Amino acid sequence: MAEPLTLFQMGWTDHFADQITDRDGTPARISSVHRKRVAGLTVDGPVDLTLDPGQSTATMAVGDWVLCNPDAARVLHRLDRHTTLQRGKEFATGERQLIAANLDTLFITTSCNADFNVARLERYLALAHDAGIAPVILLTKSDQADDAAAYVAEAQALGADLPVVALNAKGADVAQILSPWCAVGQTVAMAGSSGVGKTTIANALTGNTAATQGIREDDARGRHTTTGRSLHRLPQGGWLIDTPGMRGLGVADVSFGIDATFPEISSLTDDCRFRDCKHENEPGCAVLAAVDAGRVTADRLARYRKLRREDEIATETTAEAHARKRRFSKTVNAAVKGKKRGRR
Ligand SMILES: Nc1nc2c(ncn2[C@@H]2O[C@H](COP(=O)(O)OP(=O)(O)OP(=O)(O)O)[C@@H](O)[C@H]2O)c(=O)[nH]1
Ligand SMILES: [Zn+2]
Repeated sequence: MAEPLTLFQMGWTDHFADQITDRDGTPARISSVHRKRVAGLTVDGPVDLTLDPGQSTATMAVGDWVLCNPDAARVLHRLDRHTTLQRGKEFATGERQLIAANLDTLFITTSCNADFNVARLERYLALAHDAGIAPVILLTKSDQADDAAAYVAEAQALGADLPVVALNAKGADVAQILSPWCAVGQTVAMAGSSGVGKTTIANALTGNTAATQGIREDDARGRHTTTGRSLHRLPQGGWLIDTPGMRGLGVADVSFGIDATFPEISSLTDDCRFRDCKHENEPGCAVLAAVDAGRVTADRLARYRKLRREDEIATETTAEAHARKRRFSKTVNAAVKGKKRGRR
């Protein structure tokens, strides 16, 4: 068995310590989530845990911290998250789906080729900002590009403080290049389209090829499962969360993150004449004035509007889905009551 880890090495911080002052239980970090149970890591080693009857494992995410009773193999309490990464929404229920918990860094991955798409990067940035996770842009396949610097410049334009890294994912120096974000106790995850090199980088970081093989096998059948480990210890001391849910993240309810991604626009909207200004053709629009003055680019404004619209539609649908559910249960309740009354 691997050597025991301290809580600090597992990513424990004051944020979690402050929550356990008057609670019993052994801290465990969730390493995988299954249909009926979760697996976790404690200072004494791995544990398999079940939840209280009636509690769904869907409320748990890889990376979560819980207090558990290892002897009873039971989760007692989930600690408040430092960050939460969620998928936009489930079509059927309108609910947001948990992807991962307590991430410090999101490696937003694209390539120095046709995959590079500023609007997609902004969408991932909005998600990361909304969740409070620090984004880092990884530009792979720099070895195959004529002018990798041009891609770096375009990505860097998305934020002065935004780390942008161009690299060859197959190079020997990947772990070294990404080490600033993979130090002891740090938790990272990767997002990006298919084929951009996420698996290649994950293998370089974990130092083996087994880490992602479970997912690879499922890929062959075009299906992903949540079985297998999803929290990988990195040789440098950090953790990589690798869940199938990382693909295809939609935006919903992330208006804060969108504003954070487009600061040069969101900082102006309070000055628009109309509170609900869409910055399209309204009189007294401060954003359009800034475009005219050359302080905001028309492209950025167009993408900001598109993302806002997408977010609003998805957010509305979430609320509507809840309303629909409420109406549905009212109808059912009324029907049940009606029946009971009929029986009397
Ligand atoms: N030359 C070069 N090839 C790369 C680079 N990054 C990825 N590749 C290659 O591109 C292909 C796809 O890489 P993967 O790591 O499987 O991409 P992925 O993002 O995990 O793709 P999915 O699993 O479909 O999401 C593989 O053949 C890699 O060897 C790079 O930086 N340089
Ligand atoms: Zn406006």
